[in-house]
Amino acid sequence: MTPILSLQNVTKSFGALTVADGVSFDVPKGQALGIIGPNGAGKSTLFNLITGNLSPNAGRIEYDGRDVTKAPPMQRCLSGIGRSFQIPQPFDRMTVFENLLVSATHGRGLPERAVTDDCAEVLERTELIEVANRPAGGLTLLQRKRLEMARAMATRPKLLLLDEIAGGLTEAECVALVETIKAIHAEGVTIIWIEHVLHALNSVVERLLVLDFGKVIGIGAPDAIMASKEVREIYLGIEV
Ligand SMILES: Nc1ncnc2c1ncn2[C@@H]1O[C@H](COP(=O)(O)OP(=O)(O)OP(=O)(O)O)[C@@H](O)[C@H]1O
Repeated sequence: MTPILSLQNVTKSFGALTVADGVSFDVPKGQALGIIGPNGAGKSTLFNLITGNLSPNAGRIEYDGRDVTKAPPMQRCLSGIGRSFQIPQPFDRMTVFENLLVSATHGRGLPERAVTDDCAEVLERTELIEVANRPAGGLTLLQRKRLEMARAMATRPKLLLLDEIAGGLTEAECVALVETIKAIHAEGVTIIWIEHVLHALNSVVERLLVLDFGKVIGIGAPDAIMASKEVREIYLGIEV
């Protein structure tokens, strides 16, 4: 089966600093892949390359069987690549619902009336329906994280990229958020999730990819990856 995403020898440098160094991997449709690695390893850069916010210096990116290496971010979003950002930046003065409408209309290229029902449904699925009419600026951290995910879901992604969505949450909040991510995954959405909260990540993903200095140093089943000496050394000081 054609993978939904395929990176082939993708390389990206900022001056002398190479942050993606010949990165190659495939993601089968419907799979959840976790990406781990130390701060500065190039994880968010990888997302920017997949979404088209950055262009690689070399290599090829295929999405849904097509070469998208040079496709602009908007085109990739319209074709089903959705993402959340590490630091949620909703429109604070708009309501939660209005925030979703902005994502849905821009991310799908549709008028408001065509996305209203869908947005309400996304709010249900992300457990934000009760705060739908509140300004986003007044949300708790968990709700802001949920809104970040909901904004990505409002674009109706086939491939959802989550960037450190669990960071800063209490254990109970983290468990609640993981349940929502599991439900999205169970519906068949392919997920790539960058996360430092490993127990949350490993409770969802089928495969883990380890990035270090822009290089893929391991990819495989979470148990096997976490048992690797090299990975444990890289993660020294981080709870495994
Ligand atoms: N636009 C840019 N210009 C120059 N350097 C950049 C740029 N974006 C990222 N970098 C550098 O590239 C490296 C990788 O950054 P990136 O944000 O991808 O790492 P990360 O693995 O996501 O880290 P973290 O876990 O802290 O979020 C860092 O050294 C960063 O300073």
